[in-house]
Amino acid sequence: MAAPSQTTAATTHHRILLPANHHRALAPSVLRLPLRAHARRGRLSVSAAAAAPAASTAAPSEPATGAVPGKPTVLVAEKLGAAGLELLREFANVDCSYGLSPEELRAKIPLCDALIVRSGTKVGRDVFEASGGRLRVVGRAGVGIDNVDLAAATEHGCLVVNAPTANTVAAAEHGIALLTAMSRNIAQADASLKAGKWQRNKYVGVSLVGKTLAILGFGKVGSEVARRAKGLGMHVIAHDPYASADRAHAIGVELVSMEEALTTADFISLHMPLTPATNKMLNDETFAKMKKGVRIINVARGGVIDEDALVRALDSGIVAQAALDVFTKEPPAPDSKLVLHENVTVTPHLGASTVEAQEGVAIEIAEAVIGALKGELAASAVNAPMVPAEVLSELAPYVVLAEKLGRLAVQLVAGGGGIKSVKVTYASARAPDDLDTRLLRAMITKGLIEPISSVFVNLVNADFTAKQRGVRITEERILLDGSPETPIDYIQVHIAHVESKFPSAVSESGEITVEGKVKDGIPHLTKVGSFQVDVSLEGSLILCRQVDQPGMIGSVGSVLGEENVNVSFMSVGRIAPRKHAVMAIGVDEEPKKSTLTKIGEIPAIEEFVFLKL
Ligand SMILES: NC(=O)C1=CN([C@@H]2O[C@H](COP(=O)(O)OP(=O)(O)OC[C@H]3O[C@@H](n4cnc5c(N)ncnc54)[C@H](O)[C@@H]3O)[C@@H](O)[C@H]2O)C=CC1
Ligand SMILES: O=C(O)C(=O)COP(=O)(O)O
Repeated sequence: MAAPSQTTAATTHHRILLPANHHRALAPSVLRLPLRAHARRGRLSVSAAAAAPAASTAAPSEPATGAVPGKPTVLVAEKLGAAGLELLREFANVDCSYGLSPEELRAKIPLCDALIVRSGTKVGRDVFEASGGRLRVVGRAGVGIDNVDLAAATEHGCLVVNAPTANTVAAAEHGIALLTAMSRNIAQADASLKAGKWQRNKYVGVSLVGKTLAILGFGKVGSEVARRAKGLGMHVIAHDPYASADRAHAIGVELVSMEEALTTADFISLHMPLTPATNKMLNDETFAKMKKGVRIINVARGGVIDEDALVRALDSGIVAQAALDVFTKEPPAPDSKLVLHENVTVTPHLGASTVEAQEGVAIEIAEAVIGALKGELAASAVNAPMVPAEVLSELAPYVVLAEKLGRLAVQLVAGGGGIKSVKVTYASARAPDDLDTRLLRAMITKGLIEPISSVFVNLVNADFTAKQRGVRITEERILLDGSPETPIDYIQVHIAHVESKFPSAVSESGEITVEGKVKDGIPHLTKVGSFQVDVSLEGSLILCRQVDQPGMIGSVGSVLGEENVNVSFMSVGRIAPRKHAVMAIGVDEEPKKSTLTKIGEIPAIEEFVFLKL
């Protein structure tokens, strides 16, 4: 007779809501998922009101006085539009502290659930480490996330969201403003006239019509610049290894190689993100390939240009002029040769700075951060799987099933910690590329790891956490005949090379195996080891293996009844009549240890286990 087994795993509840009715076209439809179980072990739960203010001299600063306990705290570290702040204040305690030093930011961050920044705040690994696990969301009120350490965010289970669309037009308009201002020497002529000079011959410009503009990075901003440049009569080409040629053709732009872009352009406008691959993409070598007298516009990121090489190219005349909104170091040094160069027009990173864009960005980021704090998966998540809303709502019950199967499987392992190899089988009539299983894998990982560790697992860090703990999760598809309308017929979780505290859960292949299905929207356990069962996965579960004989259900039921434990369902699966059977009993309350001992003492019961779902 096996001793009663009981786990003390914390149960995490999650609510699944179907896509919300957002009033804004750009707002993502969402499925609510537990980005983080609330108030988990070791987390600070200090409300902003109780928080000691950091030694901040920053101004302006609105410490969250009058903060409502229990509400999340959002630190807004750079200026954000009023409409966004208003939305945030309806939901959270908002601390607007602009211009914090890195030390001040690290001091404040352990008291914050979310942080909102623009491009001026570096959110490095030190910030995530200082947060002590409380920081759940970083919102980048803009596009470029090169100032946020995404790997560190992911490792800390912190979601990063951005506002990818609201400043596109502003950035494109600024690119065009720089292009036209540069070609007609507007800034230089303005300064000259204000200095009392009248230099009509010095400031003869160049025309745009008929000139070739090469756009490097044909994404949202790049394509809007292209549209506008076409309106100015320019011949527009673009280089972007990932852009669709059809989309380019639709606006009359030809996609070309980098080589062709560099060698044929009269103007080059940069619109790619700063990544290790694009860092210093324009350098001595690439400048050498350009047409003499080329003009460069950069509203992307300073780092995509080797700035020393640009100064050399300007001095040698390869580059006639440059118009720059962004710099490797912001603000640049006051004696920067590049900024002071007479053929260079500069603005202090103003691409996104229009009234309209800042209001739009503030609303976009406030909605994304609030959604993320509520546990919704936002479409602007930068470091988590982005799954379309229709797929999310269809998979909702399977998401619950996946976590519960993971949770059950791990509680069946004797010892609990030595899991190395997990195989997940999805049986479906859908073609493999028609079924996105990333969410399900993440939820199975959550179910597997949370009961045996102190880490929380969410969609952001699931794969990372599994890898870090040495758990290899492989996925397998079984293609069924039948209607592809149902996304999945059943999911099985197999754990190999472990012993089970309930040996009947080990299938013929030697792995702990649990299988589940969704029936009428409710997740059910349908198989344990080689035994078929059918119980809905709610409350908690007692699994017993017994000699199949009459009266067993009654015996167990009466022990539970005497102890006032409500049985919600029972199911018996047997191999053959009068041999062995596995009984699955769903209970609403957790039975006392003594009750479980009494069940174990029923003579025909050979092994049993209590599992929390
Ligand atoms: N100056 C400012 O205030 C603003 C600057 N930006 C910057 O503009 C850039 C583009 O923004 P969006 O168009 O919204 O982003 P996006 O993601 O829509 O477009 C970026 C494009 O660059 C392409 N790309 C990536 N690697 C490339 C490479 N090696 N060569 C050529 N193309 C490459 C991508 O395929 C993508 O199509 C970002 O760096 C962003 O930070 C955006 C808004 C305001
Ligand atoms: O959105 C972007 O990528 C930008 O560069 C805008 O930056 P900002 O929010 O103005 O600091």
